[in-house]
Amino acid sequence: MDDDGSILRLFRRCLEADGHRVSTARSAAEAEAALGRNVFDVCVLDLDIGGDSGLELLPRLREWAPWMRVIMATATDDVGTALSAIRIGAADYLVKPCDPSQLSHAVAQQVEARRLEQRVLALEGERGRRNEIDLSTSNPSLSATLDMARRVADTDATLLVLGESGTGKTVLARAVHEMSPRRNAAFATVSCPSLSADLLASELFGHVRGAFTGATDNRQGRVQIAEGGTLFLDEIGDLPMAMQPKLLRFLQDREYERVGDPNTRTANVRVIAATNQDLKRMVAEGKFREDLYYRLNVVSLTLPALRERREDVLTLAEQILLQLAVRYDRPARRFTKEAASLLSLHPWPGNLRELRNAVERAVIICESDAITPEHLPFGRAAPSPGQALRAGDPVSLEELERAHIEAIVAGTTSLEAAAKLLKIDSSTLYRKRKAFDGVTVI
Ligand SMILES: Nc1ncnc2c1ncn2[C@@H]1O[C@H](COP(=O)(O)OP(=O)(O)OP(=O)(O)O)[C@@H](O)[C@H]1O
Repeated sequence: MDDDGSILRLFRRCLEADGHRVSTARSAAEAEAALGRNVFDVCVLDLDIGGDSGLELLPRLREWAPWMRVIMATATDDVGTALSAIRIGAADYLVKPCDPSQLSHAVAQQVEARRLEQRVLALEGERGRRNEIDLSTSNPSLSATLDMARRVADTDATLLVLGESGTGKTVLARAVHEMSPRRNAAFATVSCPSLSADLLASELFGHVRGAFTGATDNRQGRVQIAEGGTLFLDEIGDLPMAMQPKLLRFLQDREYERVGDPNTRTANVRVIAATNQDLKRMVAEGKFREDLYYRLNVVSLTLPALRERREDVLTLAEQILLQLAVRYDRPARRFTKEAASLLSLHPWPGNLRELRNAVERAVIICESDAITPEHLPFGRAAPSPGQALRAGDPVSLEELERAHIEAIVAGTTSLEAAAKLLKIDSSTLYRKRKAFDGVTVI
């Protein structure tokens, strides 16, 4: 942003030569219009833009695009002004005239800082993600699914991951992202059941200040956080009907508007959706748009229930045991024959989540190197599954809550039904369950 056309041309040439996409503005009004049209990572802002003062404009820029890093350009080496700019939110300053290498360097630094910020956001969301999760399997059908996942990972094809709750849909979606050329950008999750249609639109696409009560600032949506990366739409079967046309348009054209902002934006994201519901049936029942279903279902990856891949149960249990024993610094290193046989026979209605929880509990309570049936929730000395944990048992409130929630989820057909029964909203239920997995959903 500068009112001097020759400076704008010079800066543009220099930055484009470095591979950046550049827009220029000669006034505050032009800047505001440009910010409405595009998402910018960095702004080089002149101290004096015609009638507008760069210093006065800076707080407004911070409001319009809080994520944007602003480099103040000053004509004099005036430390006081530079300090004022930094105090009100500039990330750096340049003294003009500057040579192209100084400009290149300053912008590259801010682009890198922005990339790191995005990465931190992504990693926060992935905290608890088990890097060490091994996707190998001896099950032929899962093996074929994983082969397909590897083949499509480096394309931008929309993926639909299907499978019962706890079969590892989120883990597979992240693995596809990690195998894709988008791995250095964010993997952003949107949990579809967690919000009303209105709030979901803001969560996905962002909003501008004043768009609705409580919208006190401009907020970037998950689509923007995922720019260059992957957008994961979890529990897509719970996407409110009112949101379905908006998502359809986004999938078709990668175009969207922030809530309260008439400007259309485009995004470069790969979309992966997941559900444990029968979308085809939902289409037949009129609960899910058919056109959206076909848009999402470009490639579908179906994960089998754990009971359908019994050949993997022991290997998985042993891997989880070793990881968690190290993490908790506990002595358990193996399962006795009896415990192994119990693990192999258990029906695992909660799939990998239940397996992980069972092994985690065993690792924590086992005092020796071998886990025996007594350490397993469905072992001899433990209460039978029908009784499970009861109020008054000598366990923590958290353990009781977790057991109760998982039992209710196992006995209901959808998360929504479980949430209704538990008298909490679906978003709380969704976040609690992900927190049990050690995953913080951003
Ligand atoms: N291959 C694996 N090895 C070990 N643990 C796994 C594996 N895959 C998934 N898990 C664990 O199982 C739990 C459930 O995984 P995930 O959240 O991916 O399932 P999901 O199908 O997305 O569940 P939901 O439908 O309830 O959201 C997590 O704790 C995850 O770490």
